[in-house]
This record gives sequence, structure tokens and C-alpha cells, in this order.
Amino acid sequence: MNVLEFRDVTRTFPGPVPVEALRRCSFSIAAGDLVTIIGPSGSGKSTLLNLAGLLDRPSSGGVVINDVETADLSEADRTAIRGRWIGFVFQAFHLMARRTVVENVTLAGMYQNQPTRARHEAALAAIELVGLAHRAETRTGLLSGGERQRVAIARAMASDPSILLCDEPTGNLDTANSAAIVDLLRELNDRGTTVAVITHNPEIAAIGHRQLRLRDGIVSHGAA
Ligand SMILES: Nc1ncnc2c1ncn2[C@@H]1O[C@H](COP(=O)(O)OP(=O)(O)OP(=O)(O)O)[C@@H](O)[C@H]1O
Repeated sequence: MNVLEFRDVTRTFPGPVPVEALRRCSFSIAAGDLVTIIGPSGSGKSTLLNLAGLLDRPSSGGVVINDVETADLSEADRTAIRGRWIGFVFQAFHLMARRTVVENVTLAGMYQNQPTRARHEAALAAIELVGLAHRAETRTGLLSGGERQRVAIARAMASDPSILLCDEPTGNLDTANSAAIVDLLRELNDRGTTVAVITHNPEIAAIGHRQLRLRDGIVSHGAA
């Protein structure tokens, strides 16, 4: 089953000179896949991520998540799908520095409809999954960069998403921490999470079972 599918997606940004940031992109990501999307600056990576995460709508074509065609859904329905099925991991960790690890993970807006106790348990399980159980009560402002990214990953995993969308997840990390985060993403994938990683770094891209390459808004498939 496909978790994410782009069907002939074009995204044009209007303006005096319209920019075709993505052009007729088609690809699919199956459940259990680990896919990397690589491309140079300006090639359309963020545009693709924003569309995949339902933060933006295509100018034409379809974005299908778990077999649901999303383009024409209401904003409320798209928000619900985003919260239920998509976990985001960004380069900047976007944590609340004065809150603890468990607070950051529990307060994520993504699964607010769960009862408090269930949320807390899901948060603790996710924190354990990323190897930070011993830091659960530490304020995130005191953590290292690598640990902060683990918290962000735990936050994304706490809602048990269908796909983890990672945008340059190691962009703010040194080599050792980058390697550890890459290992963690692989481990999560081994345990069944579908993972998509957007990067401009060929070494990170090499972890993908499949690589999609973006250039000038056009996606091509296959190895580097
Ligand atoms: N809101 C916007 N309005 C107009 N043009 C945009 C907008 N967002 C992106 N673009 C243009 O679309 C193209 C693709 O941009 P995008 O941010 O997706 O690239 P990227 O691969 O993520 O780049 P980077 O690696 O530098 O972040 C670029 O030419 C960019 O200038």
C-alpha cells in the first residue's frame, strides 16, 4: 500500500515571473519505505515537503495520502489528516526550551484529542524509542543539538504517524550527531515507520532504499 503518492503534481508560484517550483512530479512511497529526496538549493525540496505535509496545495495534480486524495479537501480535513498521519522533523528543532522533554512531546498539537493519560504514555514510549528516557524531565534548552533532534523525532513519533517527513534533519548537527540521527531514522524504519528524508547531502541521501532526485522542479528516480 502507498502511504504517499504525488500524481502529476505541479506547483507554480504566481508573480511577475511565475516560478514553476515543481513540474509534473509523480512518485509514490510505500508503507515501510525509506526514501530520500535529494536536490540542490532551489530545486524544489521545500516545495515538495510542504505539499507532502499538506501545508500547501498543488497548482495541478494530486497528493494522495493513505489512498485519500487531499487536494480538494477542506482545510479542517487537511489539518486532521496532517495531525493523524504525518510526523514532521525539521532542521531547526522547534522545541520549547523552557519545557521538559516530556512536556514538549506531550504538548505537541498533533494528538490533542487523546485523553491526557494516553498522551503521556504515548509521549514516554516515544521518548524511550529515541533513547532519551533518562532525560525525560530535563528542560530541552539544556540538551545538546543531537538530543534536541531526538526530542523532535519523539514528538513526531508520539502520534504514531503513517510517515515521518524529515527536512534536512541533520542540517544543524556535527558529524557524530548527524550519524546518530541517521542511525535512529534507520532504526525507526526497521521497526516499521515509513520515512522520507529531504536533503542536499549525498551521504544522507545514500541511506534511502530509494532516492528521488530533484532538479529544477523535476523529479527523477533511481540511484545517484
Ligand atoms: N512562496 C514562494 N513564492 C515564489 N517563489 C517561491 C516560493 N517558494 C519557493 N519559491 C521558488 O521555488 C523554487 C524552489 O524553491 P524551494 O524552496 O522548494 O527549493 P529547495 O530545494 O527547498 O531549496 P533550499 O535547499 O535552498 O531550501 C525556487 O526557485 C524558489 O525561489
